Amino acid sequence: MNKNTSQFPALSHHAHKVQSLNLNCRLCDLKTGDSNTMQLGSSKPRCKNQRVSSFEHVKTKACNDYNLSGLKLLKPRNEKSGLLSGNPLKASIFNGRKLGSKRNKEYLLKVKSVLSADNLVELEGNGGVNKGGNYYDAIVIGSGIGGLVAATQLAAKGARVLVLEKYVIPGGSSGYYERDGYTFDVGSSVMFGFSDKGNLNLITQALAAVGCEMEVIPDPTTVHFHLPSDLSVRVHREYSDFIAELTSKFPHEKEGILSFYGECWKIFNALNSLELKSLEEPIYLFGQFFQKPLECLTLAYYLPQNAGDIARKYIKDPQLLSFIDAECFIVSTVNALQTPMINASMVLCDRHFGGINYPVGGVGGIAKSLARGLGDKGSEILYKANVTKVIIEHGKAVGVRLSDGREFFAKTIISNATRWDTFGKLLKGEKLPKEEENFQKVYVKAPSFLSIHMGVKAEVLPPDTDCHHFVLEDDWKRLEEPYGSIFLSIPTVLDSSLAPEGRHILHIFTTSSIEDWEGMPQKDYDAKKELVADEIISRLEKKLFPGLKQSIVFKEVGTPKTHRRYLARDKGTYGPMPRRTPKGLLGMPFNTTGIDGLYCVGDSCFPGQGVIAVAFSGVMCAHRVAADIGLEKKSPVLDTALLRLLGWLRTLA
Ligand SMILES: NC(=O)c1ccc[n+]([C@@H]2O[C@H](COP(=O)([O-])OP(=O)(O)OC[C@H]3O[C@@H](n4cnc5c(N)ncnc54)[C@H](O)[C@@H]3O)[C@@H](O)[C@H]2O)c1
Ligand SMILES: CC(C)=CCC/C(C)=C/C=C/C(C)=C/C=C/C(C)=C/C=C/C=C(C)/C=C/C=C(C)/C=C/C=C(\C)CCC=C(C)C
Repeated sequence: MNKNTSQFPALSHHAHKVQSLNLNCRLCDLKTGDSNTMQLGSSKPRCKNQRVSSFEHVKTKACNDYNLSGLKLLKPRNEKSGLLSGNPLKASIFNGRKLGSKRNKEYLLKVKSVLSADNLVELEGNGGVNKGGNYYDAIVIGSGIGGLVAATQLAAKGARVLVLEKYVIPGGSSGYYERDGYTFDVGSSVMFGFSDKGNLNLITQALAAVGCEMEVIPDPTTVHFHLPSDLSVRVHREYSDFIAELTSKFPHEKEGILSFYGECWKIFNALNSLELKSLEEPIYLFGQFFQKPLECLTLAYYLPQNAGDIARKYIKDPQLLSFIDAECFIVSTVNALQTPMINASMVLCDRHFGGINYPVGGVGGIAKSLARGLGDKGSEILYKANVTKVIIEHGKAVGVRLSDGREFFAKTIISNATRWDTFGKLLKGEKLPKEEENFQKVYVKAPSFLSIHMGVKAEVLPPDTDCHHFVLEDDWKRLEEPYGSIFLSIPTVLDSSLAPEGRHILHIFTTSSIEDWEGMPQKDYDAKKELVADEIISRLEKKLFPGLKQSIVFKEVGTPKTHRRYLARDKGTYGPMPRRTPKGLLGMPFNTTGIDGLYCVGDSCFPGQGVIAVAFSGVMCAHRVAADIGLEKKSPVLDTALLRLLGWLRTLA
């Protein structure tokens, strides 16, 4: 495919150091909001007094042991819907001021400049090449959010880290690209773990660890479901509003709804009470068991369980169970019976606890901030650095080789490539460790996505349009089928600076397998892209936005091949998916591997797919690596015992 017409364009190749990546927050006063008055049985959001009303400005407090100065929540453009009728750009409210005001324009320009291709931290040449020595404490292969969080956490602990990224900007599937005045998120735009409170706001904490902050816009509705039999459910930010809406559709299941989501809160509260570090590090793990025994036992109890089984304990209505399937499908690309209960609880509660917040200027700003923070801590990131081999000496990973022949060495190597890519490509010729064989028995690659990035005339969207939509029109059986369900994000509903005046961005995606797109001449491939995209757009036109086709002013279609090429993910996969019904999270490997000195991070590690999930994987990985290189406490005897125990537990999955 021609790089310049692809969705992941080759950006400016001019090597520039970032001059200033100032995602600074202008803080304002903390305002605690009205608490949730909904009765949740025994399981309510624990930090009731921390709940904030959705659209107030928030000043974050210091959080855990990070010097977290915080996120700032800005007003969406319309408190009810996020969208204004009339002239949306001029009339929009931004941080209590008119969007068109001079100060705001300057501010938005400043934020946008963060995403400018000219500002890339791009090192080339042979800086840092170091044959034979332990120059770096860690080399991280790939700068997805998993890799960047591992790298920045290590750098914050005092390690010297080198990140090697194949592409020209950081972020992987959480990157961005710019076209014709639009700033598109490569992946989807729903950010969990990006709030100002609790212990699970791992993205906020990761940024804070390297001194970065971002301004965010609270999303009033996580997702608007449009489902068979005209079932329409909005997942409101306020938990009580969501429960009221869902029970109004299923009044006979009110008890069941409260019990299922109540059980999710029990798990979320247990998770949110822990300090999150490596579950492979015994001193920390036993310490947590000692300090929070009930919470740890709760989590241990739910570790092998799936959301669908728990939903079936309380809910009988098949349509409501299908709705829970759709809720889980967003999290795991599989139905509720195959979705680990811990993962489901994390997502189904965080959206009401911390809420979904969109970073001003686009999702790409998160990775750019982390990359800059990494540099500020004295570590490095190198772009256009395609790692083709992990160098093993005497059974230990000691370095990496790039496609251009350069070699880099470090005490530890962390791969943010998927486990399939790491062991199938970067360690080709090495015997596949037993643990990886087991992983591949339990997990397969989830399909990839077909994605359509569009610019449309603003008038085509009704005034009350939400930012995120999930569409499955007629038949629940199509939920998990390729092209069955449609995801749609309209981030300009929250941040109009992402598109030219009078335009909105529509990012549409649907599951698709690479096999559908291989082995055909370029002409047929291009024609097929147009055809499939046209069908998806027609469905949205019929279901949501009459006149959509006529309103399109920009369109680019990416296929699983695009994902494979630009994200370096085998078959363009979205992540791992259980081969059969899994035992919750039990079979999911953590960060250590069967090869001494080699660690994995990202979505083929515990707890799986999702930005917040890979951020947690990064935090865990950094802690385990830090212990192994002497930056954190470690007990070799306990290590051996725990790693054996965990290895054995995984064989039960
Ligand atoms: N919530 C959302 O809406 C959303 C949006 C985007 C992404 N995501 C999630 O992000 C997750 C993926 O994050 P991740 O951190 O695991 O990985 P990633 O795929 O996002 O990033 C991996 C990075 O490694 C680089 N890379 C791979 N192989 C390389 C090699 N050999 N040499 C150099 N660089 C190499 C890639 O170019 C890429 O930048 C997915 O599971 C997805 O769920 C979610
Ligand atoms: C070790 C042992 C054995 C035991 C012990 C016990 C314990 C202590 C345990 C613990 C545990 C823990 C801590 C855990 C944790 C976990 C976590 C954090 C998890 C998380 C998760 C998350 C997730 C999964 C997420 C996901 C997300 C996603 C995927 C998202 C997506 C989105 C999208 C796609 C969007 C949509 C859109 C539209 C609709 C448009």
